[in-house]
Amino acid sequence: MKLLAITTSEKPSLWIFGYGSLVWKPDFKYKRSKVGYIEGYSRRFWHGDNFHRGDKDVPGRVVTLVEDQDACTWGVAYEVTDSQMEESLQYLNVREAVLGGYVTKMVEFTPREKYQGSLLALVYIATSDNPIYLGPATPTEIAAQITICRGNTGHNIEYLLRLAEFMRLYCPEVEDDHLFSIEAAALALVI
Ligand SMILES: N[C@@H](CCC(=O)N[C@@H](CS)C(=O)NCC(=O)O)C(=O)O
Repeated sequence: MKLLAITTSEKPSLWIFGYGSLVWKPDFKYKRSKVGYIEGYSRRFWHGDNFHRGDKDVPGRVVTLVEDQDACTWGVAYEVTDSQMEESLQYLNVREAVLGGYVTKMVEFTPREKYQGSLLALVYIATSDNPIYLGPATPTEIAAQITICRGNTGHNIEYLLRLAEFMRLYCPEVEDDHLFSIEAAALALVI
């Protein structure tokens, strides 16, 4: 069987999609980034965090993705090439998988500039079978938990406010009732 060798001038690269702390703090080197979305998932503050924004006694709440065929989640896709690929994957494996309980999946990412075409991206998702998965709660309950938690990386409320700030700045046209209702409830508790 003849194998068609497809050679391009493009170097091998990998796209990594962030939708939580990765949108405001990737902390790995990348070639370029694009704001856009993935379809079929909602972003929810349903995952526990006993390292970065909480501890073993009082876990914080961070975001994960839950399947929802009618939804889409906005974030940032980062392109890593050459040595950046190994470096970013090694770093994220510790930050996301080992310390965060996330697993990886490939999803289709659509840039805001749709003419650029969609692309496959790696995403870190925490599933409900994860031991520190917390699951659904009301915005008030989630906010109350977030306002009292802090971990090795900082206060849980910083995580919430920076994600809300990213969405306002970079995706002002996007409605995210879950995120902004939790933000409003948390601010009402601390101000
Ligand atoms: N996988 C999501 C969520 C990532 C996330 O928030 N992970 C936590 C690990 S539990 C983290 O990196 N936290 C760092 C921080 O809170 O600054 C993303 O793509 O942004």
